[in-house]
Amino acid sequence: MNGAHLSSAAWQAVVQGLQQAVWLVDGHSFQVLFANAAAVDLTGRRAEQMVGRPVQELVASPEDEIFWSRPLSEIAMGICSCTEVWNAGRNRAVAVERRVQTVQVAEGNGASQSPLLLLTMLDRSEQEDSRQQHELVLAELRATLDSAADGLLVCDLQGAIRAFNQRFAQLWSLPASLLSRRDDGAVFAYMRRQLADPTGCDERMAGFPGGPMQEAIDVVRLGNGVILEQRSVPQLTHGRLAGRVYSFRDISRQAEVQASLRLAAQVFESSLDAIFIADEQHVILRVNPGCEQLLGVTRSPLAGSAVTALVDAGMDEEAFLAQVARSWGQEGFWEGEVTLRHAFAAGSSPIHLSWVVLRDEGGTVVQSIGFMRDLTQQRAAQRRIEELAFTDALTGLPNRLRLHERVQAAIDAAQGTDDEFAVLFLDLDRFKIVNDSLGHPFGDRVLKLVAQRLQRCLRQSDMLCRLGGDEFLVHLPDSGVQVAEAVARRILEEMLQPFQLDEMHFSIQGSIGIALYPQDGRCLDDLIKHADTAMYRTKERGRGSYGFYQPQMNSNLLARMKMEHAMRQALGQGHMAVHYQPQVDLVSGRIVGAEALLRWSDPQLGAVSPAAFIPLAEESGYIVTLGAWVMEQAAREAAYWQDSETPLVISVNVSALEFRQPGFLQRVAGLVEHHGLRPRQLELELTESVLLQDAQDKEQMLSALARMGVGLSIDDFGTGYSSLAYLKNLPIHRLKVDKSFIDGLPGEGGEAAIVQAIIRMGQALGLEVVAEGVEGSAQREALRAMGCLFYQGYLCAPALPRQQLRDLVLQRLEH
Ligand SMILES: Nc1nc2c(ncn2[C@@H]2O[C@@H]3COP(=O)(O)O[C@H]4[C@@H](O)[C@H](n5cnc6c(=O)[nH]c(N)nc65)O[C@@H]4COP(=O)(O)O[C@H]3[C@H]2O)c(=O)[nH]1
Repeated sequence: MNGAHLSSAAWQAVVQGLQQAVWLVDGHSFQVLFANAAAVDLTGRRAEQMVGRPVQELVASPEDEIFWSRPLSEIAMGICSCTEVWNAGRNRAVAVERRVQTVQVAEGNGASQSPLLLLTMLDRSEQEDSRQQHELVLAELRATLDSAADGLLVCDLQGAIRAFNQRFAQLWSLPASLLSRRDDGAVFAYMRRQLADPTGCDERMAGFPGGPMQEAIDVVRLGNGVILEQRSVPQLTHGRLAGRVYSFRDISRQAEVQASLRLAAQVFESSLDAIFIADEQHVILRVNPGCEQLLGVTRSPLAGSAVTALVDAGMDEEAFLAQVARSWGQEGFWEGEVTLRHAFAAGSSPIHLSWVVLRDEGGTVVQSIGFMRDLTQQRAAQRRIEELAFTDALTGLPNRLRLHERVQAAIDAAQGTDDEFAVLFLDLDRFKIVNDSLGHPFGDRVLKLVAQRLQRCLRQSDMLCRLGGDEFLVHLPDSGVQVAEAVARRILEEMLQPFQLDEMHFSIQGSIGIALYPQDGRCLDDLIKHADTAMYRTKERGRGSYGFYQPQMNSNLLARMKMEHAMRQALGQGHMAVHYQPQVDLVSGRIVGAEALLRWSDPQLGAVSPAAFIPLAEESGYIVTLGAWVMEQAAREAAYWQDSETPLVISVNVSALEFRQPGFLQRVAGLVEHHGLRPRQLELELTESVLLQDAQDKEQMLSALARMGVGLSIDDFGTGYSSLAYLKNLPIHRLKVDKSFIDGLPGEGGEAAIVQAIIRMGQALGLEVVAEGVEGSAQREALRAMGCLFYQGYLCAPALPRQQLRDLVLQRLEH
């Protein structure tokens, strides 16, 4: 059926039945000519309220106002546009889709009066509402994502980024430039650069171990120190895999906490301190292995016992806990010394307990931790340190400090009584030579032996102490002159017994000075000083004896000091000279050599004997200077004699200390060269103590001297410890028999036998023998009869100034 044939009523019915709102509007006046039922519904106005009214009354927004003010040609373009229409019934604007078209309506005369506009509106409010709803949901979702604590990254199945939230950008520090443009490659490259260890990161990001439907967890460390936990889960849309969601959580703090918890656990388990953890009732919950070790039990019986069942603070339990609570309140911990209860310790071991309280946020005690340290060893070490402070490290004897304590106590106790006591000062004779020639380690061993021996001479109540070096001090409580004297004698007798160290037998003597309390001093320092003075005095009189302090002794000590001072000045002031004592050939009676002997003539002291000042020079080390000077003079004298008719050999004494000087060999060689000497014209006289020096060094020195060609002789032979076998291996030319043996000649005594033995031994070893200190012709004849070839002594001449020696030699030649 053709629509053109429908009646107007039928058309009206059709238009009225349309769901779309329809208005017919006059194209000139814009008055509404017709509104259908749907238009009535849409606007909430009756048709009569609209018909005859300007269509602009339907307008709900300024844009619509503008729309209807445009030219008709623009309005009626038939464009579909979205706008709103006001619904008076519902009192709200309703979203609509609007279209305006011109329609040509053929009137009865067939000509149109004015253009008609067909305005149609389709209610879109439902769609609009749902769109707005949708947008709202999306915005909420976005906000939710952005406010999530985790960083989220959504990728599709190909790995392309679909979305990420702000937290993600923040965690990875994505720069603004990457947020504003879509460049997945740049984002992933940037993320890669943030990693502390980028190796394998691509696989970790892309790979889904166990398949794409699996969840994966990984820990990612960034270069800035942040640690992220990365989880990735499959993203399903309508049940189908659409991509993957990565979430990143900052676990730096958590990792830190975990690390410190692990550390704490490790400390707890491995700490050497014994640690317990107790609850708020002081009942033990846990103990560490250190605690088990300290208490000697395993954990099980300890857990559940009270702390006070473990330790004893030396006070009533309640009082102790009250004190602990007070301390916790003020400082958060209690510390002090406790002992372990008997159940846990054999003795009462001292323990240092440091007990720390743990409170909750409200300040209530929840637990406590106790740290216990065994003080037994520390106490022992303390005792040991105190002991060492009072002990001589070498000999283990009490030292001066301990002696001081003891003597002070004796002095305090003696106040107002007649109590007396004695102090003995013992100094070993010539110990310096032992040290110089055999070395300090040997000397130390000798001192230990001496200490043991001295100790044997004393009572339990006496105290022997070492002051240092070779000086010992004895305190004899309740002793006067007799006891002191008896002890001194006993010591000296005991010291006469030979000592043995390694293979060596030797004797060491000592000199003892005695001071008595109270007459010789009322404090230890005075007593020591005076005993020391007495000892020096004794030494001067002859070694190996003892003597009591006498007040005038102090002046003697002063005299010694004066002498040492004068000796050091004498060389520079020209008060020293070298004299020469002739050595005579027993067969021909000719002078064949001379011994250089030092002479000191002091303007104040007069002629000082070498026997007095040489030991002083040896003790002070000044002998090195003196000896060098004498050797220089002797070398010059030897040079003089070597070109004369009677080329005398000049011998010179060398002390142990001189011999040990570095450069000694070079000095001798230098002198020989400087004076153009035939080396054999110079002879070095060494005492047996020089030969006792450190074996290897000494033998090398002697060989070097022998190779150089200078003569070597042993002085004072017989007084020392040299053995025959020992001499055989040394490059020695001469032995000088000590005067003490020659004094016994002629005669039948032991001395004569010794001299004879020495002469025979010398002959057997191919050594020349020189007898020293020959004063009489009977001695000379006895020596001649024994086969001795040379002598030296007052019988020929004492040591003479060089000119006198020259005169004497000349004189002898002439006869
Ligand atoms: N009663 C008596 N004595 C005699 C007789 N013949 C020689 N004498 C003395 O005996 C000592 C021999 O010297 P010594 O054994 O090397 O003993 C020397 C020597 O060990 C040391 N001495 C002297 N000058 C030096 C020196 O320049 N350097 C070194 N290192 N020591 C020296 O001093 C010690 C003593 O020297 P002096 O007093 O000069 O004493 C000398 C000498 O004057 C005699 O017939 N009867």
